[in-house]
Amino acid sequence: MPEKELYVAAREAMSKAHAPYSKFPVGAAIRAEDGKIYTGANIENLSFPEGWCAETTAISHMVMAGQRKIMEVAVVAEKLALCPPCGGCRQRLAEFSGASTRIYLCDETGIKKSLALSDLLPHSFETEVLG
Ligand SMILES: O=c1ccn([C@H]2C[C@H](O)[C@@H](CO)O2)c(=O)[nH]1
Ligand SMILES: [Zn+2]
Repeated sequence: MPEKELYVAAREAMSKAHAPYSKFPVGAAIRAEDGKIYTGANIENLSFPEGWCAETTAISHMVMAGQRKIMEVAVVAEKLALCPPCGGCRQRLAEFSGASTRIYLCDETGIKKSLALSDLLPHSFETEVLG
């Protein structure tokens, strides 16, 4: 099952988290339009606001590989039942998502919830506003 592969990739990414301050490792795995998987973990900093989320790392990897469209993304945290993306990451995901993009919230056993970005970020800021 392809979603299972995405979940496994998110778990593997979580093991690379740098989260010594929150002790809250998170992993994310994006399947882009090319069918490939791009992963990320949260990377914290002693200057706390300078850290960033797992989803953001994964988006960076996808974009630097030349990809611009998220087909599906899995997010998993070590210490939480489910880890819905924070507000900032929802907006970053929106930049590269479409109506069919799926967001999977996972726990230690697998994918528990499948959402559309519009479920997480309704009434979002639309790019056509900028013309
Ligand atoms: O969806 C989320 C929510 C939180 N975090 C990170 C940020 C911080 O390093 C730690 C605790 O908030 O979890 C993520 O990576 N993704
Ligand atoms: Zn975030």
